[in-house]
Order: sequence, then C-alpha cells, then structure tokens
Amino acid sequence: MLITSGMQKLRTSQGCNMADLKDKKLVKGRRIVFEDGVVSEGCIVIREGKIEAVHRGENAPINEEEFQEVIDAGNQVVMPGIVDSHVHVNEPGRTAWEGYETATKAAAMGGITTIVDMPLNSIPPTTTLDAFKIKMEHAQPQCYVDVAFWGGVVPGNEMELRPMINAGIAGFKCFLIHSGVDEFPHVTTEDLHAAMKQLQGTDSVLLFHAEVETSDIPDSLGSPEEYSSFLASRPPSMEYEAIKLVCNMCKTYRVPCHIVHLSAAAALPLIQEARGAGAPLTVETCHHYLNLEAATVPGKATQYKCCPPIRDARNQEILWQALGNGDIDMVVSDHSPCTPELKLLEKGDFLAAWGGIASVQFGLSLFWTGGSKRGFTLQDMVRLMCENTSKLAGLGDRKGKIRAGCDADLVIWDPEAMWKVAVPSIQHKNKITPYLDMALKGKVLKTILRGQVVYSDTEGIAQQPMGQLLLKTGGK
Ligand SMILES: NC(=O)NC(NC(N)=O)C(=O)[O-]
Ligand SMILES: [Zn+2]
Ligand SMILES: [Zn+2]
Repeated sequence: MLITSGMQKLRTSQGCNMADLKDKKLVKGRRIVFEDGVVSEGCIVIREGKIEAVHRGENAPINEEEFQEVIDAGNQVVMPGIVDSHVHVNEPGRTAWEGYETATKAAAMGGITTIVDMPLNSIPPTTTLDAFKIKMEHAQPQCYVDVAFWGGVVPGNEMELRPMINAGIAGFKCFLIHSGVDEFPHVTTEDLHAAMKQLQGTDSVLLFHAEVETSDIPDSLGSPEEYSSFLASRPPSMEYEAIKLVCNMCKTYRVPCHIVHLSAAAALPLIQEARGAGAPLTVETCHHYLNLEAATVPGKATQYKCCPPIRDARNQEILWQALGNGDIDMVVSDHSPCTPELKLLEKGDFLAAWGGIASVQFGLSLFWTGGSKRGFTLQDMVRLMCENTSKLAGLGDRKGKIRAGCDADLVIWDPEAMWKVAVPSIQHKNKITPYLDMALKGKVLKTILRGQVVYSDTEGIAQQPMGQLLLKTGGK
C-alpha cells in the first residue's frame, strides 16, 4: 500500500482484477458535507468521474480492495467543489490581464472546480454566437477546472440571445452603467425591453451590474489618492436606483434576474419586496465586501478598487446578516484582474485606475475567515458558494453537491489551518491582489475534479489541464 503524508492515500497494489478497478475511486472521511448535513463517518464512491454512491455511517457496504484509489480525508472537511459564477477571464484579446491557464490554475488551488466566465473583458466580448465560439476555442485546451460561460446583453444584440442559448450559454450579463470597456456598452431600458422579450419563455437568467448614474455625487471629490474620494464618487444611491429598475423589470417580465456584486446594503429592502411579490430574483455579494472595509483601505492602494466600491464596516455587517437570513443567496469572487499598468499602483489614482479585484484563489479561505467567527457553518458555505451558484448557472443537476449522479467534484480542506497570502503561491496573472500578506483561516489540501486530483498541497497543480467546457443543454 502507498501512503502519502498528510492525507492517507491507500493504493491497492495486488489481489484484484485491475479492469474492475477502472476509474473506481473512494473518498472517505469523518467530516463530509452532504446536502442534509455533515456526517462524522462517510464515503463517496466515484466511478468514471461521477459520484456513483454515497454512504453515511461506519458500516458502508464497500470493500476497499475493489478500488483503484482510496483517499482518506480523516478529520479534514470534504465538501463539494466550489462553483464561482463570477470570474472575468479576459482571453482572447486581453490575455495579459487574465487568461484561462492562470485563472483556472488559481481556481483549482482555491478548491474551485467550476468557474462561470463573464462575457467581458475579452475581445471580442461574448455578445454574439460567433464570439461565443471564439471564446470556447481559446478556452478548450487550457482549463484546469470546468468552465461555463455567460453571454452579454448589449444594445442591439437581442437577436443573438436565443442562438447563444441554443449553443449552451449559461445566461446573460448586462451593465446599467459604463462597464469599463468600450466594446461592452451598457444598456438602456429600451434595450432591456428588447432583450427581455427574447428571454421570455427560455430558462435563461439575466445578470445585472446594478449601478446607474445619480445626481448625488459631490462636485469636488478630494484627492484621487484617497480611497474616500473614490468611495464618494460611487454612493449607495447608484446601486439603489439601479436595483429599483431591475426589480421592476423582473416583476414585469418574470424572467429570472440576478443582481451581481451587491455592495450597498441599503438596497436589500427593495430586493426583499420584489421577491415577496414573486419576482424570480437572486442576488450575490463578493468576498471583498465581506472581508474588507473602507476605513482600512490604504492611500494609493488601487488594488482595492472595484465597482461598486467596498463600503464601511456597518454596511459589511448588514451584508453578513443578509447572508445569514437568506436575503443574499450566494458569495462569489468577481475576479476581475488587469495589467499592473492599468492599476496605476505607483500613481495610486483611485479615480483613474482599473476597477476590479483579483481573488479567485482565495474565496474559500476568505469566506471561512470571516464567516466562521460569525457562526456560519460548513453547510452555509456549501449553500452559498456551491449549491446556489451552480443553480444560477443552470448546473444544479451536476455540480455543487455531493449526491449520486453529480460530477465527482470535491474539495478537501483544513478549517483550522492558518496561512498567509504570499506572492509565490498566487496563480492568477500579474499577482495583484488586496489580500497580499493577509492571514487567512482554512486551507485547501486537495481539489478533485470529476474524480481527478487537480491540486494537492503536497504535489501542487496537475501537470495537464483536465477541465471541460460546460454547455447548458435544453435551453427552451
Ligand atoms: N469590466 C469589469 O470587469 N468590471 C468588473 N469590475 C469591478 N467589479 O470593479 C465588474 O464586475 O463590474
Ligand atoms: Zn460588475
Ligand atoms: Zn464582474
């Protein structure tokens, strides 16, 4: 038997017909997060990349000799691989900002087994069927985790939506304010009416960057090197007014709508009211709104700039409460990197720098660092970062849970381990992040993608990309 350090990895070297072992693996442990709770003794039978069976309790009807590989997680946590439904992979066209190889290696190292790729900042943006095909051609040979795709709604592309749905796009994203890149213009209400008419009757979802220009922005903002100047330029009213529009559209058309990266807690009553009125509306927030707060952002530190902005500590606590009571459905990274030049790190000009925070690798640890001390459980984490995000992307039948029939996507991690973000371990392109040197709780030990180990803390990231492109089937 072969036993590796850390995790017990028992390999049977003799005694069975190897053909029977074909791709049959076993993961066992004493802290497995099933849909109905965490079990103190259980195992997961994996065959050809799928979960074939799950067993709870000591007397599982299995003979370990029948398995090609047995991974014993011991007391470490075994949970579904994370599904991060908000990641900007800017390839092709801005691969120097972020590409599939680096983004998906970072995801694998962070316990993420599926990312859903945003339709911007690549060139071309994913706003036509042809552009979607180009996107997939670039992604295909480079993915270390599975990748699904959001399309984009921009002015005048409504006739591209159904062809993209039929080609497997997960859903669509639109902006109500300048997106940061000219080739992905924001929509007007007229554009939204045209798009909604195309989406009605499909099961596709429309995601909104929900900020609009408002009149309560101060005339003089103060020094561009001070974070407070940037924060004053993006008041909560920009989100509040935008979310009012989203709620009305959602109630009118009954098309599933999703608010991405909610920062302004003041908008939560609008969302509650719309959902109370039966609007098919979901909402996410991001790790940076939950773990960083305005008063602690250093001057010139443009790596903290994102839109909408990181707000104050009081706002942060209301977001955590909303996560706990179900008013916010999921937590994602909104991984949106760029080149060092565009972040203006020397000049430290918050107003002119690129808006976007790079963090896809750190979400599991960020959530656990902030959430465990606020009483969030492992099951909360699975609901917020696996189940609900996979459902949003139309992957609920195969990703985000440990259930027979689902893909064998798992992350094994140590919830007690403390570690610090350091440059050598950062996998995303350009390695810029506001989390550098931050002490985090919860360390990924092994990431398993459809039964294959794609990352382990002892052997690093897999030598070859094993990720697949995920196409949403059955679009009406
Ligand atoms: N073009 C972008 O990547 N924008 C992103 N930038 C952020 N969040 O600052 C976003 O999600 O809006
Ligand atoms: Zn956005
Ligand atoms: Zn984004």
